[in-house]
Amino acid sequence: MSSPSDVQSPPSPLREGVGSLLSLVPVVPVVVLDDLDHAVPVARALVAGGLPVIELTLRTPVALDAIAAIAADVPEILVGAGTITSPELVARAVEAGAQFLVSPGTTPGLLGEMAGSGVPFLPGTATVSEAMAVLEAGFSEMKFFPAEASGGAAYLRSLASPLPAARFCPTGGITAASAPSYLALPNVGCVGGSWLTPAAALRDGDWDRVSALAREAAALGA
Ligand SMILES: O=C(O)C(=O)C[C@H](O)[C@H](O)COP(=O)(O)O
Repeated sequence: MSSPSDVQSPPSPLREGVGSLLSLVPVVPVVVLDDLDHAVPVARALVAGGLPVIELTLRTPVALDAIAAIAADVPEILVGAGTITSPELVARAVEAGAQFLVSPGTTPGLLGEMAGSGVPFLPGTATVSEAMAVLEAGFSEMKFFPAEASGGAAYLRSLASPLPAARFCPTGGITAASAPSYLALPNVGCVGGSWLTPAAALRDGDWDRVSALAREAAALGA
């Protein structure tokens, strides 16, 4: 790794038992990583900006190794795996060190595997029926994806009365500008988004930019 962890940090209090994934931070940074050497610096930049949570999408070849590197070298962050699209990926993500799991959609097999994983998880939903199926299985926290394309904050607001038990982390197309309209909803605990880690900032190693974007996002919860 390019960034040795010569400074020993205390483990994240978040790792001491995550009650609700939706109550940790206002914005969960969703990160698409192409270069393994960026894993630890980007995690540290997010922590420095006040967001000690990171979701690595399992969309790139280095994603599982990146989770392992962050879990080993940045104990003060809670590291999770996104893009869990098949039951097989659950065990692979947890073995790599993922401390939470996020899926874009939900199938019965995937939900069963995530529920048995021993780590918190957010099953993906985009419709009323999908949210009802997740509730029926006994889980009240879920991802709403793709948020903007599926009806945005207006759609989620419409679910609050008929499905008062469901709580969402909307993700997909959300920006710093649109995040507050979601966070104001009674059935939203946090939002997810990749806008905190722009591809150009990762490519250029511009960790100060990542920290600045994280700081701005962390303030949305104030
Ligand atoms: O790959 C995954 O795990 C997904 O399900 C999709 C991601 O959550 C979105 O790509 C993040 O949304 P953006 O902020 O619009 O980039």
